[in-house]
Amino acid sequence: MIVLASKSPRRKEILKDLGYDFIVCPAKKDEVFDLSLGLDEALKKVAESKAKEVREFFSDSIIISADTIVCLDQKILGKPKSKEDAIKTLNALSNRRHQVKTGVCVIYKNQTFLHVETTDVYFKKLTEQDIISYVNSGKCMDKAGSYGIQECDFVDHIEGDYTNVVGLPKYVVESIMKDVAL
Ligand SMILES: Cc1cn([C@H]2C[C@H](O)[C@@H](COP(=O)(O)OP(=O)(O)OP(=O)(O)O)O2)c(=O)[nH]c1=O
Repeated sequence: MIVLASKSPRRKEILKDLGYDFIVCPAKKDEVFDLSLGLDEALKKVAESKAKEVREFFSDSIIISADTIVCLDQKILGKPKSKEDAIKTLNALSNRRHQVKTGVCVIYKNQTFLHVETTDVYFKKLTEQDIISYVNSGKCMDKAGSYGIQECDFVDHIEGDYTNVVGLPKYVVESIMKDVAL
């Protein structure tokens, strides 16, 4: 059996698109970033801790987990704490390039696979009106960087994988799953 250790509806959709049969069991513990490890290693650890938490309940299953962050000038922009925070973040991203990083973890018995995928995202120049009306829609609140590429018109173009920005890099998951020894 495959278990997706995530509450993200986007991750569920992406995994469904890949054609897998799976159940969903989100991890509940708070995410702790140990930045002394460096960004990518810290992100892997967060993804791994979600998978490990869920493995406690499904020891014979393949567990898939992920964590997504937005990085601007080496600073992590996570989910907004408030509407004001979201407005600040979107102003900072406007007319600039940033990175979206997703750490992916797949655990099966004694095998652990970890990968960080990075996509460069270039934002258009946003007006105050664009930002306020998006933030007022409430859609920004459960998303890293306070935006969802799938639902806003803020992105000029990207370099890299689109599904990575949405929260689960399709081709990375597919390639890891081929390496899992059943
Ligand atoms: C940048 C970006 C992020 N996101 C989402 C993906 C993730 O769901 C979320 C980042 O938060 P995460 O902490 O990675 O994931 P989550 O809390 O939603 O779910 P779980 O920890 O249970 O797996 O931001 C988008 O949907 N679109 C985007 O363009």
